[in-house]
Amino acid sequence: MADNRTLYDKLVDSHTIRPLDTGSDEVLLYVDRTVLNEYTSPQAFTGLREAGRPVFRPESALAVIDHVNSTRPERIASPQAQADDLQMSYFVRNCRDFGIELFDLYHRQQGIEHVVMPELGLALPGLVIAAGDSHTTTYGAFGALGFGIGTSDIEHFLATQTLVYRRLRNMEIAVNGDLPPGVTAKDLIMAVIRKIGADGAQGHAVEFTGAAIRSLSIEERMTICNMAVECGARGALVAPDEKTFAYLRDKPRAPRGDALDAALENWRTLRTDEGAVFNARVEIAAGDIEPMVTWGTSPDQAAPISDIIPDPAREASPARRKDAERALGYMGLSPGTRLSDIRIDHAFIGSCTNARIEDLRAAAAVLKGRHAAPGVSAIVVPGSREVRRMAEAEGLDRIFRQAGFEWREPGCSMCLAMNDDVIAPGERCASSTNRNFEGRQGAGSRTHLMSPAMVAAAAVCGHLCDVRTLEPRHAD
Ligand SMILES: CC(C)[C@H](C(=O)O)[C@@H](O)C(=O)O
Ligand code: SF4
Repeated sequence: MADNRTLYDKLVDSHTIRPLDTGSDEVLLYVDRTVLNEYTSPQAFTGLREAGRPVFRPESALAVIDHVNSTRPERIASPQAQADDLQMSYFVRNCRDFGIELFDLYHRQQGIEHVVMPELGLALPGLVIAAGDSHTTTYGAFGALGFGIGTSDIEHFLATQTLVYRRLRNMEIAVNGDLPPGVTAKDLIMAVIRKIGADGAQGHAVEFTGAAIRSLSIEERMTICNMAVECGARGALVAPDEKTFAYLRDKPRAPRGDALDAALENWRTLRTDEGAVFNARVEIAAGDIEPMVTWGTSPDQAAPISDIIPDPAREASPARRKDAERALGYMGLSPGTRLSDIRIDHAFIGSCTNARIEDLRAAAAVLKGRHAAPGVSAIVVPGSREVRRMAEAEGLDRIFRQAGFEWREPGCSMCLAMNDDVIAPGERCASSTNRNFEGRQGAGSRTHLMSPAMVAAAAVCGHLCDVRTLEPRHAD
């Protein structure tokens, strides 16, 4: 095999059972692992039932309830909540009948799938992980190829451990230099998406390289790979390094002892070879990035917080102009308004992009000794029970509560409003999530995406604001 391959090529090559004769660069791909949720799995299980097929390797799947469940502590305390819900109870039955391990509503490790997998050590360098959720790209932070699949592919995987897979083109996104103080991984990926557009990486697997990426923590890398799907990437990778290996060392289901030594030998080969050619390449200077917020209804309709809302009339492309006009109409905003003058009704800290312990620490650091502005309703939904416990052990829950935030149980929650955390029409939310489509947080809801620290700052100010301009607090 050629020795000038990209990391992506190595992952696909090592999992290719054989090329397929379909004339479109497809292969039969071996898939190591999946994670299932109650929302996208039902038809796959129904298909298996109808065909009388078992799951080929039940131990390669983990099932987690996350999308539809309430995050109100009292709902979780109710023993009937799960049994009374059709989606959750069908999921419980499927997992029992097909022998798949389930973290149900009451499980001590329950959480958002993309938070739970890494914290267990199930997202490992070199694996291919396909799952019925687009943010499966998160696992690229470990040098695993993660991507979302539709429900018939879930069924195919469960029955055969394989998928028909079309090879992507390779794109390198090199982020050089250092992020300025107060600028986060979320700002970095939002700046990338703004630069290349919501379809800028379509048809590509992206590899993030450069000094700024190497200096990110593993959780920060997850934020970047998670959100890369919002610029169309069907795979997002960071080559594993010593930080990756250190992160995995104490994870409950990661390899240990001799198995770890053998794994490490392989993991160290997982990098793009010198001389490998990318089909596309983008360069970004980390030093130029500011805290970012979205003003529209697509993740690329974003700008640095110090900016104003752009005038669609100055947009050269007619299609983009129309999109921007429509977005501003939906968002109830006018060109020329300073982003920092946009008032909010809600603040939401949560989601698989930004509800890990480092995210909660960053938000709590802003909120300590402060309070949400009058009229702002604010909630924190930790990414998992594990994150929730860690946060409580550090006293973060107290900081959030004292700041007027509700402290919830884990789930997707207001990220997509499939439970009872729904924003009313016309109301506006500062949100640490990844999607701002029309109606994403409830019919008529208006979403502004930003980092958890920026959500905290917006909650305090009552309007979008630059977290760096808040008075520093005395350490105590
Ligand atoms: C529900 C699921 C299909 C969806 C996804 O694939 O990403 C959801 O998680 C989302 O974030 O929109
Ligand atoms: S937290 Fe949001 S983005 Fe992540 S899986 Fe749930 S709904 Fe999708």
